[in-house]
Amino acid sequence: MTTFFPITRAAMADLPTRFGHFQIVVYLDAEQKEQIALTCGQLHTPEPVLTRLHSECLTGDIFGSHRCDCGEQLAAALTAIQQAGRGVLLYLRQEGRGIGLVNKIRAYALQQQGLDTVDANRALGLPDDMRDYRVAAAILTDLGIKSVRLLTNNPAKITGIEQHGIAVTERVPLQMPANNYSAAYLLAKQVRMGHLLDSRLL
Ligand SMILES: Nc1nc2c(ncn2[C@@H]2O[C@H](COP(=O)(O)OP(=O)(O)OP(=O)(O)O)[C@@H](O)[C@H]2O)c(=O)[nH]1
Ligand SMILES: [Zn+2]
Repeated sequence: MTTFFPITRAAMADLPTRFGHFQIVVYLDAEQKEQIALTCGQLHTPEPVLTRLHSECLTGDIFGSHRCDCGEQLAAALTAIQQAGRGVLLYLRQEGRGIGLVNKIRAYALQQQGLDTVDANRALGLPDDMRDYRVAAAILTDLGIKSVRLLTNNPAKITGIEQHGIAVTERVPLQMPANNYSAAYLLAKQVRMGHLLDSRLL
């Protein structure tokens, strides 16, 4: 059963991009946050849909930060969806694993002093990860999607979306090679948060 979570489909248009042609659908959630779906191809047919749940990361997605893999994952996911000719990317407003930009940058400052990504959140009195995937499940349901092939390395995303009624038929890995700035962060995600990362790329 899909959990009921109120969303409103607010606007929709074609969106040609450097990755290819998408449709953009903007939803408003219960807090009036703008949640975004980029869709490609026919989604109502029964085959599982190639899907990316992308958590907002201003620093990685917009500024090309090397501290994390988000910007590269965003580009790789949009490319994979275009190559498949059918899929969806949800751009979820969950900056900083849900703690917001101010707290994420405070956590970065603590990481500069040697804490890892988990301990930095805890030092700020915050949970390791504040995200839930109710809004994602509600949007997928609105788009007619019941089952997905999920582009992720994060097992919590799989259980998170399944809890709210969306079947995950396959995990499609989305791992970017580490760089000098992101290596410790990615290792902490593997060791402390259980992310399914191939150690050869760390
Ligand atoms: N609190 C906190 N959030 C971070 C940090 N680095 C990146 N983020 C946020 O983490 C989110 C990305 O989550 P990740 O855990 O890196 O990856 P994921 O999206 O859960 O998993 P994948 O699907 O495998 O990419 C984005 O919202 C980023 O803004 C950090 O050091 N601290
Ligand atoms: Zn990031």
